[in-house]
Amino acid sequence: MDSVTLFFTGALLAVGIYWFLCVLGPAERKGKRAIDLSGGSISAEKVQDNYKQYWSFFRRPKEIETADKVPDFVDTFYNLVTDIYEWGWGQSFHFSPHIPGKSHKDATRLHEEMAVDLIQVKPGQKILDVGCGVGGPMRAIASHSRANVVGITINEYQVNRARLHNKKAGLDALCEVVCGNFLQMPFDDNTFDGAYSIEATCHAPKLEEVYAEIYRVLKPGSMYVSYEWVTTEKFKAEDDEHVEVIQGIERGDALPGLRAYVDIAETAKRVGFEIVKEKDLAAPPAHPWWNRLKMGRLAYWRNHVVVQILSAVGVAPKGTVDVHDMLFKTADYLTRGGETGIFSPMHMILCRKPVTSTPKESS
Ligand SMILES: C=C(CC[C@@H](C)[C@H]1CC[C@H]2C3=CC[C@H]4[C@H](C)[C@@H](O)CC[C@]4(C)[C@H]3CC[C@]12C)C(C)C
Ligand SMILES: C[S@@+](CC[C@H](N)C(=O)[O-])C[C@H]1O[C@@H](n2cnc3c(N)ncnc32)[C@H](O)[C@@H]1O
Repeated sequence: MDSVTLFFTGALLAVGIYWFLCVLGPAERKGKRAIDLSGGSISAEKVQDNYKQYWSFFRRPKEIETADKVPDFVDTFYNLVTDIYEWGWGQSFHFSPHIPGKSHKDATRLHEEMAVDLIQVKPGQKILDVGCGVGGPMRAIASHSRANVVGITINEYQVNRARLHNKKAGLDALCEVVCGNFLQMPFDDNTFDGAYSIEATCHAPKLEEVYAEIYRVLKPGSMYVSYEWVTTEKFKAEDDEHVEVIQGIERGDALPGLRAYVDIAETAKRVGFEIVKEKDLAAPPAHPWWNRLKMGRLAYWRNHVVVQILSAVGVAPKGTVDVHDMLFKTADYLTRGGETGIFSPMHMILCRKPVTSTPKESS
């Protein structure tokens, strides 16, 4: 090859790599930059070990069922995935039904605003975001309702990210973030005028425990809405493919065990709530929530190459490739869960704490 051909081949290759890594952009343009991917509060050299530790929980399923170990296991998971989620998805860590003609961003915001509209809060009232992530929903809800939102998350890294985003958005006067366990919240009884949880209580080892805590901190007469992850009536425990998909979702999303949709209202009633409304927001005529995951496949494959390069040159911590690979596979299980209709991430339940009554005895 003469030097001119060599020069042009090299230049073409360089432009190709630049286009692939930089111009094509992340799956979600507003996310974090790839070069900033970290292991959350875990130091770079410990990311790989923590990933192995995370997987080892699934080799000992009994431990996942041990309630007191679950918050630590969930905390490790969010140290590993938070940056990748922000980079490739955005600041709201949940799904929403596809809305024809609307962007993912708008569909996400509308799904969040629906939650606060359902609990009917007034400007200036104080509401609780149970499992707030880095605060995407909290900011949308505070802007829409002008209520004061207090978010709680088990993951300290997320607390710092959420506070940073709140400040940047000029919403830090309305949004507060607390690091803590939603199974034992650091709030007095009867504190909040409303509460919501978006795809977060699925991490609780026993749903009853988190619902009882939410019930305790709500003022009598106020409302709570939750978007729950559930198996639907289409799930058949004797179908091997169904079981494979559900276990794939549990492993890739730090879940101690997915619940059946029928258990949600039963649990809410058991802790003392009145059920105002219950609806699977994923059911037709809603458009598929998993469209976004499916459409992103090419970008995720590209992300995988980016992560491999960054990890090889020491910019991203070792172990990031494993975590990304796990998420890549999880996206496929989630899509299959949606397509078969055996899984919903948005089984909505709207409850009220009665004006006069005491919590029911837990069984
Ligand atoms: C409610 C929960 C999280 C739900 C979703 C926000 C996340 C579930 C699976 C995640 C992702 C899968 C594939 C990733 C992709 C390979 C990567 O390149 C970019 C990020 C992903 C798209 C990532 C983004 C967040 C999810 C969609 C659970 C945990 C209860
Ligand atoms: C999938 S994220 C959803 C975050 C947020 N609701 C959103 O939609 O962007 C689940 C959240 O629940 C939080 N979480 C899980 N278990 C928790 C626990 N025991 N106590 C407090 N937060 C918890 C996680 O830290 C994370 O912030």
